[in-house]
Amino acid sequence: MYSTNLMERKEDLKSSSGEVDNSSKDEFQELLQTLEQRLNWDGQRLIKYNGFWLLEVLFRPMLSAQNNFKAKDTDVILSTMPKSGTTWLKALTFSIANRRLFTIDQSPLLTSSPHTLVPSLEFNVYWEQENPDLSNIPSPRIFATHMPFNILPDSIRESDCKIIYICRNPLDQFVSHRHFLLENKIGKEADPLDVDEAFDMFCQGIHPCGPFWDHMLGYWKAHLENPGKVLFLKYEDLKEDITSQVKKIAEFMVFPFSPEEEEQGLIDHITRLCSFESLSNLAVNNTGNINGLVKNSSFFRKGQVGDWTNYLTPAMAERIKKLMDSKFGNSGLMFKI
Ligand SMILES: Nc1ncnc2c1ncn2[C@@H]1O[C@H](COP(=O)(O)OS(=O)(=O)O)[C@@H](OP(=O)(O)O)[C@H]1O
Repeated sequence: MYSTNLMERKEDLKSSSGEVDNSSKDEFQELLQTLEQRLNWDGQRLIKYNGFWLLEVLFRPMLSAQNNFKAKDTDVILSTMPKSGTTWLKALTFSIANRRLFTIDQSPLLTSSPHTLVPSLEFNVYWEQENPDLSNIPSPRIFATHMPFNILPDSIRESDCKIIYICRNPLDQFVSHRHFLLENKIGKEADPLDVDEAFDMFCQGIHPCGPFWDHMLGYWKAHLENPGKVLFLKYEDLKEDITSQVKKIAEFMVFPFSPEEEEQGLIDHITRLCSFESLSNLAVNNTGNINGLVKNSSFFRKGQVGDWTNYLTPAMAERIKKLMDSKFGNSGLMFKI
């Protein structure tokens, strides 16, 4: 039922020009030629589309999702910028949604990566024709995406499906992302940019799914306009009080914990199972890789708030603070530094 082959499209994930349909491939190549492109810090190509820098490897799948994904009213879409708490949110929402199907000691999370259990929206839709199981995923279907709000498939915005967004202090997100890219050596360049140059690009908004401020503000404004549709979470808040955040997520998913479940300690069991310490110690998460590209262990580095202080200077933090002041303005969105 929770097919592991949803994420196993290995060869084609290495290129955004997989063999699917030649006419759409030509259109895609034509579009690509009209768009601004840059190399990311590590040498991966970024494409600028609708104001956002998208990784080339994700760009065609994102367009395919935009065109083909048909959201159901019962779907839950997890949306994030990379390195903002995606893996954690996948584990939590999967556990919340399926808590009546499995006991904690039978949880599929013990033997499957959260990234297998909650697949990427863009890659699934891209491969829908090869993946007839997509419609068989039990309700609520949970998908994850890194897409900015303004390029989500229309059916996500127009249906009654729910969106859960999580973001993170940009300094920690930058540090986490940089480690991930270096660890997996995904880019084509032998020598990735040094931290100062990479940070400078980050502050110009040139990074995967950047600018970070526009990615966050898109979901923040959507949340303010329709809080029943878009839940807006911060990684730091989950770290501070995971129990209340898990309750909030369950209520938002219209699957609140009953008093009996609370009495049985189910929330605690779920938060413990999904904690960094628990997940990172499981064999499925500390060995092997996804698609031959990304080490499973690289999704679990430190899981701490404020790790940026070990890598970035106070002057760098000040630059981000000024950037947030000017970009977030009086929107109500802010991160403590
Ligand atoms: N369960 C749990 N609890 C708390 N923190 C966790 C958890 N799982 C992963 N992490 C930390 O999240 C960072 C990875 O971010 P993402 O999961 O968004 O990465 S990805 O976008 O899916 O590639 C990365 O952060 P850093 O440690 O700061 O690099 C992970 O360690």
